Amino acid sequence: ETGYDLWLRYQPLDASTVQRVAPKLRYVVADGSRPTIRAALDELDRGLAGLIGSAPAHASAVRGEGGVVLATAGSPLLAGMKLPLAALGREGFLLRTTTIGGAKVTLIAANSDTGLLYGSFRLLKLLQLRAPIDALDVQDAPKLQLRVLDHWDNLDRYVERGYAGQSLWDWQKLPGYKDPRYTDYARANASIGINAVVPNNVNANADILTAPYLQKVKALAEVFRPYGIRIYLTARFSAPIEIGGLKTADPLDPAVRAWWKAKADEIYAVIPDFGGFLVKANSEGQPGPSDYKRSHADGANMLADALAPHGGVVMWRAFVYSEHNDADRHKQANDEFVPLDGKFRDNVLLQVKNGAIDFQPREPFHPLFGAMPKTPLMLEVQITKEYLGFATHLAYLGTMWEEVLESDTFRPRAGSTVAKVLETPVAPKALTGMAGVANIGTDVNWSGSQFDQANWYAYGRLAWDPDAKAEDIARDWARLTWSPDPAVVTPIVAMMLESREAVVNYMTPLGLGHVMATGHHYGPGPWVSDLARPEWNPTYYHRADADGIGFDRTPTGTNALGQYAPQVAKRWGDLKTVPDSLLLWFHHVPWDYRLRSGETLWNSLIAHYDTGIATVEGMQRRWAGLEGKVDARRWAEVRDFLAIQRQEAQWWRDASIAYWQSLSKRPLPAGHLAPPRPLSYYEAIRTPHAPGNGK
Ligand SMILES: CO[C@H]1[C@H](O)[C@@H](O)[C@H](O)O[C@@H]1C(=O)O
Repeated sequence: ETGYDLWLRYQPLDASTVQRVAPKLRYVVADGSRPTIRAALDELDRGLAGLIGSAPAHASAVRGEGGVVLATAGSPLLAGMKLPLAALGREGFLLRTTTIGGAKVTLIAANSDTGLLYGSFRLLKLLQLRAPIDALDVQDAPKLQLRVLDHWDNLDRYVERGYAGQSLWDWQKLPGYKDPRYTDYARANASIGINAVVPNNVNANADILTAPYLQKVKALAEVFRPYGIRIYLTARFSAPIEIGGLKTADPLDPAVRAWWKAKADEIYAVIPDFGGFLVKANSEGQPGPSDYKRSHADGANMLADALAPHGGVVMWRAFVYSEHNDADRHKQANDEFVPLDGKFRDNVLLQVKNGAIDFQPREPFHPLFGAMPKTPLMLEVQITKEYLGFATHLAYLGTMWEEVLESDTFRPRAGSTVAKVLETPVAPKALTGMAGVANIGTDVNWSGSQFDQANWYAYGRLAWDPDAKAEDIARDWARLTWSPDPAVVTPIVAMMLESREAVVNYMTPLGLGHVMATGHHYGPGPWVSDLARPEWNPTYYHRADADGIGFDRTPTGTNALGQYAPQVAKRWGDLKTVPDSLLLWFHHVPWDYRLRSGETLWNSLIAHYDTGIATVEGMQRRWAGLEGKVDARRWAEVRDFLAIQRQEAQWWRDASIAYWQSLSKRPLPAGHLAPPRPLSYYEAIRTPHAPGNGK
């Protein structure tokens, strides 16, 4: 077992389960001449062969008991049946035990072939979970329209912030060779409802938009299409100059506008169902409309106008910050975008990270959510763990994303959680969506570690249903991926649920953020770095000195809090009500400040680091108890990674404490055993074994 099959392992069911389900899965009625239905049939064949030991027969009509029937609205197979298909939308499905032509069958019905594919994956999942299938009545539909996986893959196959090998996309062999792995990738995505893929980096290379590359992209689109997945590309804003020979990329220049229109026409001639563009502009050195003193709306709308005749969309990222702005970096996105609310074309979505800084182990939700009622906002989360220990540290992100999705923006009213903001279209036909930055590469296990597969899985599940529960998702994943045995599932789910808080505790307790070493962001580095830009220095974020620690974002400081709804600003702005977990994010307090528990900040800080390590040790113990209960190869890999994590949690604690202590001059609380090595040691070693994945 290498983990290649992800959660689609289709391991043989036990004999009594096979006896129970096999008679209901003898044959499939479906029109296999349609590519997406063909994909569904292939999956049912593969899945049932694995689960019950034999692939079903293929039939064109119901012929007695034991059929699985795939039918879209209007099919004669559904004649006379009253089905609530209208409520399912384009991609939803219904999975129901019913009678057709006098025979009891399992019906999968939908308004589109993609819905049938999703329903087929659901049936296979229920079988994998050993759920009863004799009285099925499932109805499901995604709550968001665009469920996107963003790859930060460069064309030379280097993956920015990727910890799972090289990019999957072998541009050199495309379009001639379509690696079968692309199909497995599409299957995995479809099984969790992902319907959009951006294969290339937001730090973009304009070459992807040239004719030879479009042929390669077309080849990928052909693999993805049957799986209900559309391809999008990042658009480098300066492409008209770089590959178009123009002198400017000014979005209001007629020649530039004509160039993008022609480019869009060219793309659609090659890829008729092309999805559109994703753009990072005027951020971290990327070109953009501000280069020409134009607004983000001017830039986004120009591209939107080029795509609109073809039905394409623009996903314009709100992750902007520049060295020319002295404001708190926390405030920059709202400062730039809120005034533009209502100024974007209908086919533009604004893609907003979960927090205002950058994918930290814990951040408060981004203040843009709820602040732009006329603009479709997508949530962007980072599946790859740039700031949470790359692929070696076990951190299940489902709980982190759930925390953000459940946050109440109070806009327009109490109960308007981030999930609700995402799910509620800003106008009747407005777009909705979510994006995740992929953690996938050429590693045999796809994600660099067994447990990071869970983050890909959880992302898909939450993009389908932002109100889903992280614990339910973890349980499903553990059962599908490891074993249905509760003696395995219970400890694995427990590990997953405690894992993210462990990382917060040993890296960024009490609302600290961005104290990772600069560049690669792997290990600790709260001290001054050599990077020129202030906001690339961890000291910018923690503001620790002899007197205290934390970033004052209240009205006495930068008042970033003023960008939230008054209810949120009040709660987080008041030391009496701000949760400890966000204390130092919003407040600068003295080292001897008393938390509500009565403990001093200093002592509590130390305790959080210790708790983080203790949790990792607990995870090691739980894992040790699973030896022999899961396959040996994957078990050993996880054991070794946990050992690395344990060691590095201590490294984080000791380096952090050494640095804070050099400022606070406070003694370690009684009972804290190992005193850290001196700060100079940690500064000198930096990050000894982090891959070179900096800027
Ligand atoms: C793609 O660039 C990334 C950059 O590597 C990363 O450190 C930061 O998280 O965010 C940037 C972004 O989201 O654009």
